[in-house]
Amino acid sequence: MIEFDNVSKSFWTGQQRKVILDRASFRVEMGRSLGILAPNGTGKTTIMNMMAGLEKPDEGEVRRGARVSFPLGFMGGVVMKNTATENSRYIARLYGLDPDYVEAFCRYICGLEEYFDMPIATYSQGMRARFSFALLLALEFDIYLIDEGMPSTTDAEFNRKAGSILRDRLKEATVVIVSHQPKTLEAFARQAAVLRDGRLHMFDSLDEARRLYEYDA
Ligand SMILES: Nc1ncnc2c1ncn2[C@@H]1O[C@H](COP(=O)(O)OP(=O)(O)OP(=O)(O)O)[C@@H](O)[C@H]1O
Repeated sequence: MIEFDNVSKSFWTGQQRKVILDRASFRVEMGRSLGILAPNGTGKTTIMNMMAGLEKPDEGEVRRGARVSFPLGFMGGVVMKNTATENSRYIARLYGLDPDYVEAFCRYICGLEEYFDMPIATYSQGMRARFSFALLLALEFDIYLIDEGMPSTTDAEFNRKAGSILRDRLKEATVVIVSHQPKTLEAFARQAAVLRDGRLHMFDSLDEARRLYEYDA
């Protein structure tokens, strides 16, 4: 599970205080995938980063009782001057996994051909998204954090391969997915929430959350 206990987070922009969460408490239970609806710019990425432990709350506590992934698309753990081969093998070791397996898995999923042995810095945005997604799938997590659905790659072959592995994985894992569009959450959410005025309003179904979200809009 992931538990937010009285969590507050805000940013000072130089002119105003931008409140993301104001003493928010909620839990993500194992087996109950959560979809969070929030308009753009209201704090979806910040909440994901706090779930992953990449950002700290100003006050309160975030507790994790499971293996929580980094947010899908996060590139912070990747060294840009190194190749995908080097990065995948290094990250495999950090997670205590077989480097040969993680490298072979990523190589197959990414379809980057000779670029797999070139520095990540030479990749396009789409190629980076493919590599980051492949890494996420190569590692084993109990809870997967997904920002705005599947990464936007135009590579149909990649989407087919990665999508089918992700769907299989998600049958067993729990997902937290954030989006400004209710439709993106449909395939995953067993419960849903709306981020509004620094609070996360939890609902048992996406339909209920959608009603509040669309009423607000
Ligand atoms: N380090 C920071 N310093 C100041 N303001 C920040 C910082 N990080 C985020 N913000 C602001 O906090 C708000 C929420 O940011 P966040 O990226 O979490 O939103 P989001 O809902 O994921 O946005 P989007 O949907 O556009 O990606 C934005 O107004 C953003 O400018």
